[in-house]
Amino acid sequence: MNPTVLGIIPKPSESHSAIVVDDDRILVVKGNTNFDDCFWFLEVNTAFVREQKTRLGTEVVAWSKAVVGEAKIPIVISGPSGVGKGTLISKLMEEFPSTFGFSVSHTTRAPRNNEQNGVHYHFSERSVMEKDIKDGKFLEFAAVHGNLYGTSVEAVEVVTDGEKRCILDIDVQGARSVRATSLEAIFIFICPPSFEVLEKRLRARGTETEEQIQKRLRNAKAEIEQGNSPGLFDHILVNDDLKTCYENLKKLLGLSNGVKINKISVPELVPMPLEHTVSKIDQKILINCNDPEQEKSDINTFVLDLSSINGGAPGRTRGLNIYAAEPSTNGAISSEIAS
Ligand SMILES: Nc1ncnc2c1ncn2[C@@H]1O[C@H](COP(=O)(O)OP(=O)(O)OP(=O)(O)O)[C@@H](O)[C@H]1O
Ligand SMILES: Nc1nc2c(ncn2[C@@H]2O[C@H](COP(=O)(O)O)[C@@H](O)[C@H]2O)c(=O)[nH]1
Repeated sequence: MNPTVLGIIPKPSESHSAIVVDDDRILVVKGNTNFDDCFWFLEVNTAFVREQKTRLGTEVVAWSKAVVGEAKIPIVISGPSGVGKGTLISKLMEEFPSTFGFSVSHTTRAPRNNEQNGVHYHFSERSVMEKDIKDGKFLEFAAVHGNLYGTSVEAVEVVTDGEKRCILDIDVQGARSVRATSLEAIFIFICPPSFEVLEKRLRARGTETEEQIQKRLRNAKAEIEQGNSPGLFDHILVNDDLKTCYENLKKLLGLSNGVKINKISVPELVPMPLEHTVSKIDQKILINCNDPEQEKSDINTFVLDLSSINGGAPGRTRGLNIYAAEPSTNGAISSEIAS
């Protein structure tokens, strides 16, 4: 029986090599491909794969792209409709454009006048979204105010790939689901100063019909109750005066003194040659490049250090370390690699 294949499938390459890393995963190295897309894991027995086998009742394998470096911890912002989550997030993104990136959710609700597909949301057909959920492409999803909303794994990963800190604007059910995943995040609940103020803001925004406003206000009561219950959120902020709330948000994110998180650049590397061989010493994979072009340079062997990898399907495998191995005078690879 063919297994169900989950995760983002790598684009085909002209050549590839593969090596069994351990009982859980196989490393696939794509030839003639840039380093940022050439290392992939096919997971065959990780916790995620075992969980999905039980869920689907079939054999399962899952792809996970391997990337260099660690992810910055995402921020989950929740709160009732109209409390000002979007307003606060826009201010953060405007003041710190190179620090934060927004997780663009999928939704089945219709776009508002000022909303662009792919920017504010990925506006989706329900049947398409339901299929993607079934295929394990979503980190979380929930039925909110009569529509389906969800955060795809990819929405978070593309922000993190860009070395930015991902911000998720999701409802309380979504926050609870993310808490239950392996994704480490900071959870912030935005509370209105009163129910009356919330209603006023929602009406003043003018984006919903009266019926929709009533539905959102009914749901807000339960959300405020759950948001204030212990254990789910790390921080609760009251959004009364916008300026004060924004300053408090920056303070808890360690940004109040204008301190910005610096981008860490990933070293530029040459593409993986078409022809190469892979071998394994403990948690280190040696990649020997048989490319004549490559041989002209001093660097002919790369070491892929897997000792700090983390994450994995349905998202990226992070914490990969790549460096060049210097050959000794007799052509052997330094014994340091084996240590
Ligand atoms: N502190 C504040 N004082 C007064 N008005 C505010 C404040 N914060 C936000 N607003 C206004 O309230 C309205 C709702 O804000 P916003 O759209 O950011 O809410 P939201 O929590 O993102 O809502 P939703 O969950 O429905 O997307 C907007 O018109 C916004 O300008
Ligand atoms: N669980 C999730 N909730 C989400 C997501 N994206 C947005 N939301 C929440 O939906 C409501 C309504 O949003 P609106 O844009 O229609 O006003 C709001 O509370 C958002 O936080 C998601 O991906 N997952």
